[in-house]
This record gives sequence, C-alpha cells and structure tokens, in this order.
Amino acid sequence: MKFFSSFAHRIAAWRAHRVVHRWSITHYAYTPSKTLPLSAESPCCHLHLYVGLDPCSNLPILAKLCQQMTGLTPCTQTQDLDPHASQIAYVLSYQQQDLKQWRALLQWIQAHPQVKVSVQSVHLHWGRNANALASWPAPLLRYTYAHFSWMRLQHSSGRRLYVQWGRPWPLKLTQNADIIAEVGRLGRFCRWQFHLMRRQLLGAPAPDTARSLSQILTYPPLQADLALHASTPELVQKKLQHYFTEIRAALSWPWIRRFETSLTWLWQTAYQGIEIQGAQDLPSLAASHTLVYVPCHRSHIDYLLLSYVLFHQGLAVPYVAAGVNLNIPLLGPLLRRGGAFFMRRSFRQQGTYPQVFAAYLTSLLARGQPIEFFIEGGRSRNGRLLTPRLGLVSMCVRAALLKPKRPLAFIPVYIGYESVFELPAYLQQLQGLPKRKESLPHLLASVMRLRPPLGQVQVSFGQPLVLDAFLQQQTPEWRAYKGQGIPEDSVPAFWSASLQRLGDELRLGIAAATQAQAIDLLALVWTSFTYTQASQLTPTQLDIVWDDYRGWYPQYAKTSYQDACQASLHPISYTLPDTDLYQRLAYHKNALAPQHLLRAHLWLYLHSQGGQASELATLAALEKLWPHLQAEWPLPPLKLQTLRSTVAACPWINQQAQDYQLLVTDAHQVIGQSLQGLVYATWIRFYLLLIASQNYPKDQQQAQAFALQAARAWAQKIHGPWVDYGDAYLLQQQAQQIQATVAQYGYFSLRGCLQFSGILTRKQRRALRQHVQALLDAHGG
Ligand SMILES: O=P(O)(O)OC[C@H](O)CO
Repeated sequence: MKFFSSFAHRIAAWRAHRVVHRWSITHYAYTPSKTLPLSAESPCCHLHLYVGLDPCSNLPILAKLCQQMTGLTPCTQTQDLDPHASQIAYVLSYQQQDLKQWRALLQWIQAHPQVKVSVQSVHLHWGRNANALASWPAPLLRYTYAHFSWMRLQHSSGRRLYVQWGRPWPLKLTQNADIIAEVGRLGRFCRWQFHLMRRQLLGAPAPDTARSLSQILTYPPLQADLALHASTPELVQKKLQHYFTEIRAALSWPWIRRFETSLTWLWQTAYQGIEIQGAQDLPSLAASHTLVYVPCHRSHIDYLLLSYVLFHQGLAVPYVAAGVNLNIPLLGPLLRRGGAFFMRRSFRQQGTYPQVFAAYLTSLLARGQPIEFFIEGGRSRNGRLLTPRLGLVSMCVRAALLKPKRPLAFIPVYIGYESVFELPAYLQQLQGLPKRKESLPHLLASVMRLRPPLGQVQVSFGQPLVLDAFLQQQTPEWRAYKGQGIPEDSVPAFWSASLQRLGDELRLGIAAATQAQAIDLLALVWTSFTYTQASQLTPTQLDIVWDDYRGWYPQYAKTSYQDACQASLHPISYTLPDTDLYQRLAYHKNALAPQHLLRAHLWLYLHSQGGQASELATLAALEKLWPHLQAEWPLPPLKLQTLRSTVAACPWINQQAQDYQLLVTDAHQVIGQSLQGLVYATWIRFYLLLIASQNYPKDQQQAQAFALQAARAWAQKIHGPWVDYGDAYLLQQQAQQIQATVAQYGYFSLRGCLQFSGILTRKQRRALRQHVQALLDAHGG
C-alpha cells in the first residue's frame, strides 16, 4: 500500500513539474557561462554533478535547465552512468533522505578513477522573498507534502524561478576514501555554497517587529543612554516603539514585484534605458561581504534606480536610508515597502533618537543586510559631488567594529542622467527661491513631469572599498576595537582622521566611477564659456574645443561634435543654445569638470609665466590652491607624478619660453579660454568672499550672505552659469576652507593664493571690487 501511495505521489509530482516548468519564467541570476562542460576533445570521461537544493520540487526542473545549458541529457540514477561516454551530466539533490543515492554515486566514482568529476551547486528559488521559507505554509508544504512543495510559488512568489550557478569544483576520491565521510564533506561544501548564493540573491530574512526591537535593545550605547535618562520601563518601551515605527523599513516582496513592473515601464518608456557599468564583480563580493552602496545624489529618482538595478543584477534589494522629508502620505509607506528606512535630517537635540537609529542600522548590518545611503546628505543642486557627510559612514564603521560578523565593503556608485527632472527647481533655488516642501500635491506634480523623453541613465559601480583593509592601512590600532566597538566617551585618536579619510576616499571613488555622457561633454564645450563668450564662438572653435575634450574620453574618440548633437536629447547644434538650456547644461558640465581642473590651473599658471616655470615652482604654486579646490571638487591630493602625466597628455600647455608665442596657436588659445572658464567662478566667489569678510569682519554669516548676493548679481551681469555662482553651499565650503587654512598656518595669504598666477587679473579684481562697492552703495552700507 505504502509503495503504491509513494508511486502515485511521484507520478503526480512529475506531471505537476512538467506543468510548472512550462508555466514558470526562468531568470538566471548570474550568467551560467563559466559552467559550460569541459573540452569535448579530452580523451577521458567528464562527469558533471549538478547539485540542487530543495530537490523534490526542483530536481526535474534542474534536469531540464542542465539539458538546456549543456546539451546533455542528465542522469538521475547511478545505473545510467556510462564510464565510456565523454561527457555525462548528473543531477542530484541536496537532501538528507537522498543519502543513499549520494553514497551510491560516490562509490561509482571511486570505482572509476579514470573519470574526471566536477561538482557544481545550482540554487533554484521561486521569487526573491528572503522570508518565504520562514513563513508557515512553506515548512508545512515542505515537510508534509514534499513532492508538491513547488506549490510554494503560489504563496507570494509568482512565476519567477531564479537560478544561480555556483562555481564548478573538482572532486577527487582516493581508493581508500571513507565514503560516508566524503558524503558529509560534499554535503557541507554544497550547503555552504547554497548559503552564499541565498545571501547574494535574497539578503538576510527580516525578523518580526518584536524581535527587531529586542535586537535593538541590545545595542550598548542605547542601553547606556536609557540607563542615564529613562524614567519608567513603560515610557521607555513607548518611546522606543515610537522611534522604531518612524524609522523602520518594511521590505515586501509582493510590492517589490509591483515596483519592478512599473519601474520597467519608467526606464523603458519615460527614460531611454539604463546603462550599467562595473557590476560584474558584485555578486561574488556580496557572498562574502555585507555591501554598503554609496551613490551620488542627483535626484529623488536615485532611490528607485539603484534598487531596481541591483534587483536586476540578481542582488538583494538594499535597505535605503531616506530623509524623513520623504515620509509623506502615500509615498512614505510605498518607499518603506521598497526598503527605505527614514532618518531625521538633523540628530541634534533629539533625545534617544540618534541611539535608536544607530541601533537599527547596526542590527541591519549585523544581519548582513545590504544598505544604501547618500553620502552627500541631500541632492546636489550644482552638479558637483558634495563634500561627504560623515554621520552614516561613522555609524556603519561603528556597527562593523561592534558586530564584525561579516566584513563590510563600501561600493561607490556614480549615477548620471541625461535629464534631471528636478533641474528647473534647482535653478530656481540657486536664484534665491526657497525649496518647496515635499507634499502629496508636490509629489503628484513631479510624477506628471516624468514624461518621455528623459534620456538615458548611467549607473556605474566603482572600486569596492573593504573596510578592514582600509582601517589596517590607516592604523594597526583598529584591531583592538574589533568586537568591542568604539566607546562613545573615549574615542581613539585615529578615529576622526580615519573617518574623514574614508569619506574622502568614497567621494573620490564615486568621482572615479563617473561615466561621461555625450550631454556632459557638450555641456563642457558650451558652458565653460560665459553666455556672452559662447555667443561669439564660431563652429570651427566649437569643433576645436570638442576635439580637445573628447580626447579624454576614449568612448567618444570617434564621435564628432555633430554626431553628439544629433544623439542628444536637447536641441543643441552649432548655434547658441537659449539661456534656459545654457543654464541647464552648466549642471551637466560639473560632472566632468574635476578631470580638467589640474590642466586648467596649469594652463593659467604657465601662461601667466610666459611658459617659463620649473616643475617644482609650478607644483609649489598649485599646492597653495589645491586645498581650496578640494573643498569644492572631488580631487585627489596633488602629486608631482600627476602633474607630469597631465603635462604629457597636453604638451602644448608647457612650451618653452622662446617658442612660446609661436607654438601656442589660436586653437590652444580657445581651449585655454574654455579651461579658464571651468575655474573662473570658483576664484571669483573666493575673491568676493574675501572682500565681504573685510566688510563684515565680525559676522561670518553676514559676510557669506553678502558674498552670495554679490556672486548671484555677478552671474547675472556676465550671464554666467547659476550652478557655479548661486549656491550658498559652495560659499560655505570656501569659508570653512579659509578658516581651516588660518587654523593651520595662523594666517591666510590672499597674495600667496590668488595673485600667483593671474587667475584674476588686476583689471578683473578691480571690476569685482567695484561690483561689490556698487552693491554696498545700493544697500546704503
Ligand atoms: O536634496 P534634499 O535636501 O531635498 O534632500 C533629498 C534627500 O533625498 C532627502 O531624503
């Protein structure tokens, strides 16, 4: 009776699998190219073992997939193995009740030492819900009706079957090997591989609210804080619950599926697709490290974009730190379901909130959950990469030191849009209009603006920064804190400098991952000149400048100016763009500008010296400027080697004095003028700030406010780009850098900094002073 029931069970399950296989939509989470059979010309027999997890449901499907991939019909029984065949595929399941089959197989392998064997784990998973196996119907179906456990796919997983192919592994068995021990060893190996693959694809399962809260309460700084300030346990519980509800994400697989469908429409219809670079090594890194994605922040769309891209790369959807300003009705709950957790914009005077937030972040990282945060804090209004805010970086490092379960790797990510839909709003803010608070009507208006065509999007993953290696490079002392965490009251001496360095490295990592889009290059050509200068450019001059810039980007080596204009979303040609387009283009220019700043300053310096300056004198002159440029742009420390390679890349910049007038042609002059335009705004703001400080020596805030007003008025006067003159943030950075210089050297030398090179000529400085005076007169100051 038992035999018949089991037989009927198997037949029914087999029929059901055929239906399921037709019905399912297979997604290869990672390309199976590495797993193709070994060379068919080899004389010996190759046996490829494909080991699948959760076998009763998936083994027939696994056999089908292997057949599709290798072209071989896989065996499932030892008696079907033929040692004379050149290639054999064999599928088997990783499950306790199949031990007999494993033993038989290994005995066969032992009896045929001439057969070369490779083992490969294949992970099949319905849907991408990390919690699916933890929910009640799954275990029930799994253990009670094992042959029908594929029914789990009806439980919130949909029709998608995700397939991950592990790396093939050679299996060698000696004649005296203990088969039982070998089965155990192979089992452990496969189990470990399945575990890693699950981590890559799904992340860690999320605990329920009660468990999350109890995990949070184990965070030592929070305990210390509560011990100091708590009144009654009920009040504590209430407060914690309140903060936790405000912060926590509620990642939901059904919602991820819905988002994916609508976002696919968005990227394919409103935008013209996404170009992804540098993602190939992420899956293997995700298996061994907890990933922290650190993208640049250009638009609210960034939130959706990166999660979507990672999902499509077969990686777990990250938990995203979002500003609490986005926690508005409708949008907030939706973002939470997509993995967003909310943080207040400032942690000052917020009671226990910062500790609860840090505890939540630590619990995510301790689980090995990938997270994402924007290191710039807010969206860049000027197209530059803003100076890193170190709050979340610090929390991540503290968490990694406190609970070092898995090593942490930061992944810098560059995001570039052909059209940033918030740009008109940014330009208004740069002209002095206040930012509109996020609200439901605002959200709906924004959605209405998401109309095609919005152009292509670039997502480029930079070099991972592994935290342990970074800290080791900084100081060997850090090891003493591994497992202990950084104490709140006695922070070690290396801490703040290392954190600052880490922030800078991540910013540079994002900058290094920058992928130039044609629009960015066209923007460089036009908006490195002021609008008035641009109106006088001839088509030949535009071609000259284009040829110079495109030479720095190999992918555009063969693209002519005309081709780039035609491919562009924006109406750009040889004729002057209208002022509105010019202002928008200036934003794009700033994505690529940092790459040209060194040669721009080299040109200015050497040109002012008539081409006659030694390498060391040039380096010394530029070193004075460099910290001020680093405050505004993502630039690495200045080195003689970088100077040399820049000169080698454009030798015309450094002609010898006697030939100078002859060798610097008209073409070089126009390129030089364009390069000068890239740095001009920085030093004008700088000069205005210095004059303002002289006028308001006792009030830094007022000096900055006045300098901003003067810079905006100057931009209007010369028809310059708003993004370079109108941002209060840029002046604030400059003022801080001047203060830092004073703190370091005890004085600040305007002469040493500005007059060295004629960046601003005497005439220009006079014009600026007059401009400021006119403003002061107008204010009666
Ligand atoms: O650019 P902000 O300051 O509006 O902030 C944008 C952040 O994404 C808020 O979450």
